[in-house]
Amino acid sequence: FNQIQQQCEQLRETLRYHEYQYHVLDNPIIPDAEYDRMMNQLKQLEQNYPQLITADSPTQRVGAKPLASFAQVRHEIPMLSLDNAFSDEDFLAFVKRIQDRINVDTTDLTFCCEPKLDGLAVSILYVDGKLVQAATRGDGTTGEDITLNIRTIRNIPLQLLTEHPPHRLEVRGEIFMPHMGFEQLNEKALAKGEKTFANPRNAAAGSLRQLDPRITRQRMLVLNAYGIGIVEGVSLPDTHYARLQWLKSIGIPVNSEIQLCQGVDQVLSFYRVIGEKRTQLGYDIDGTVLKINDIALQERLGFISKAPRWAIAYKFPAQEELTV
Ligand SMILES: Cc1c[n+]2nc(N)[nH]c2nc1OC(C)C
Repeated sequence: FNQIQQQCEQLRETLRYHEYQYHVLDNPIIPDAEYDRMMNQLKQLEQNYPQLITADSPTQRVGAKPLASFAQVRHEIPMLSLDNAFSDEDFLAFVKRIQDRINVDTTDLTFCCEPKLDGLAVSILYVDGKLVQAATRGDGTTGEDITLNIRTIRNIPLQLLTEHPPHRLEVRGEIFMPHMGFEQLNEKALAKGEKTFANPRNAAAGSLRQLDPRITRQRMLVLNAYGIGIVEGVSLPDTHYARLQWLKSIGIPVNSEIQLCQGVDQVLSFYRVIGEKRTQLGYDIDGTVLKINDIALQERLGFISKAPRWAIAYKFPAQEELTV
């Protein structure tokens, strides 16, 4: 019997490793058919020996039945929104406000520059390395418990890939639907005479707010982490960029366009380059998020009532309506 148990554990570890290679490193090292074969093997073993099933087994991604409603979750650390910039001048004024508060030269400022994904912000809590709860941003203080739906998203690990997981780690990020998943969903909806979604963001929101996880599971949703909320039992790197790299190293997907920029000129060129790449990314972005990289500086700058002084979303002009 415990020979079977070892076989299950071995399969789980192998499947988690290949999920990491495929979803986080974008570098699958076995063909999909091989992955599917192992997954089916594990499903078969767990079906024959249900007492061997563990909550974090790669097979346990779909909730049993629909919920009647969503429970509420109170964010221990508020999920704040971002101040916006709509021009280079707005961004330069943002940097000047920073300089006025901490006398530092603009060329010395390092920014972590990220695409601003057009999806839904979520909070995902891992306790001792296991995914235990996920919530929408909601109003920033209270969100909806969408744990069962989040567990169906393939690039979100049910277990962190580290021998020494933090006691508690809250991953914050954006859930979005790539163009391919959006077109596939609307084609199916049209064929079934159901309503179609106006844009990928609405489709992602509708998919995450499904009470039936079996429906969410059929939607092509992707997480890209952009920050950390609660963290206990581990000492983090002292820059934002290094923290994102750490998240990636323990199995959390992070966007591949993120870059460090030194000084305002490099930041503005990042903004332009991403603006040009926008149509080829395969997913919608509505701008960039430009953050002071040094954590100690972030903490010195703090937050204005609703948004941090140390980060700004520099948005693109609204895209002409997508013709679907
Ligand atoms: C609301 C938000 C949204 N986004 N999106 C990215 N890429 N980073 C990011 N950071 C955010 O907030 C932090 C600056 C706290």
